[in-house]
Amino acid sequence: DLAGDRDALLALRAAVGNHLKWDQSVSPCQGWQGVSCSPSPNQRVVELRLVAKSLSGQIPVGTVGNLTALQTLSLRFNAISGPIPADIGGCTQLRWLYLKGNRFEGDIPESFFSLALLKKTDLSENRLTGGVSSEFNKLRNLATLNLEGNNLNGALPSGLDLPKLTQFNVSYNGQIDGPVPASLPGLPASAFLGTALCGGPLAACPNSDSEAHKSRKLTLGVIVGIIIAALVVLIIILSICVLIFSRRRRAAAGRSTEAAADVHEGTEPITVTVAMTGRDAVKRSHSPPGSPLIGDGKKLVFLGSAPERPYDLETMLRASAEVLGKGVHGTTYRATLDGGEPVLAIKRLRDVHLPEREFRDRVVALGALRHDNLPGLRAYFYSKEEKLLVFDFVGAGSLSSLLHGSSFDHTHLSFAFFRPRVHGRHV
Ligand SMILES: Nc1ncnc2c1ncn2[C@@H]1O[C@H](COP(=O)(O)OP(=O)(O)OP(=O)(O)O)[C@@H](O)[C@H]1O
Repeated sequence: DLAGDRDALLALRAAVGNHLKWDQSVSPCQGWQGVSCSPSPNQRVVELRLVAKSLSGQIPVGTVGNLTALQTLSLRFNAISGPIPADIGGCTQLRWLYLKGNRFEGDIPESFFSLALLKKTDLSENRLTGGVSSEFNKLRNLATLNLEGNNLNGALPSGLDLPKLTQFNVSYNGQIDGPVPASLPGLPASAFLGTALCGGPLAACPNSDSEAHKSRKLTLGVIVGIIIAALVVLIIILSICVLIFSRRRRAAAGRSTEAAADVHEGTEPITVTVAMTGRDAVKRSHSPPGSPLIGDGKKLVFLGSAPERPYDLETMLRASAEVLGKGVHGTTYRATLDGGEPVLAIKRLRDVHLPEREFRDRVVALGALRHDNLPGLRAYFYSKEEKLLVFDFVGAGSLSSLLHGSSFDHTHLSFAFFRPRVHGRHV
């Protein structure tokens, strides 16, 4: 009632405008500056206009908020600070609210959005903060909304929907950004000046979303490309490795087959020779000190029956030896055992890296070969470091001596005939 309005006004005056000359001996409706009332008999304060009256300080709750019949509140161009009173929603009849040009700060209070009859609101030129809430949509009668010159921030609600809105201004709120909502058509650019807004009457928004998306896509594309390229390179490398490996295996298998076939046909046993010939001295004097040849626990292995006059590794190492010739795969020595017999041709293989079982199989296969032109393979020695093949010595001289002028008798002929066919490749 009016008494309540009176108390509210006096409380407001006490807070922000003690200098106001309001005669308390009369009703507020009887000449209080800026106060207007509804007609009798149910008089109420319906208007409070204190424009540029040097009001300062904060408006407490229980003052303006208690003017429940107030339809117009205009406090423009004062120096009122602090928040808009949280109970402003109590002014349920409020239609015109003008607070421009003060120092109101903080967020627009929640109760403000219950002022369903509001038609014009001017909160400009204050220090209000916070976002422009979509709660404004509750103010269905709002035709004017001036928020310019505050510290509002964030994007405008895209679904801002105020059917009666004709005037809207959020300019000079530097932190308001994003697009001008499509729901606010036909507004001039001046409504949005001094903000970070775009689109609508302002410059078009950079298509940041799609650009970011594009660059994300590009990055993703580059990554996928790199992965595919790496896979292709890997596959190529693997294929090359497999190709090389299988070629080597095929070549090795081919050489074995070819050699076996050649031997059987009495021609050059290339692979067998390759695998089984070569390497340096047998004689102790030729062996470096600590040679694995000596005392490594390995034994000479005889192919077939043991010789009439048995010999072992020790005997062989004691034998007098001379180099017969050096081949690609090692060196062959003539070794005469103690007592002058037997005379052996010993090949010390070089760079033969076969497991013992395979080595033995090959030697056994080689030893099983029978041909007039093949010297008999009698024994072998295998250790990790040393591999020896022990042949019968064929005392026919060498092809070299034949070629370079030695006598040409039947013995030489047979040996000469043998050498080129077995080792012809090197000859
Ligand atoms: N059983 C043998 N009896 C007599 N002399 C031999 C015997 N075996 C090899 N020689 C002589 O030793 C020389 C060298 O033989 P070796 O087998 O090391 O030659 P190579 O076939 O050229 O060797 P490689 O196959 O390692 O290239 C031969 O040219 C030959 O004069």
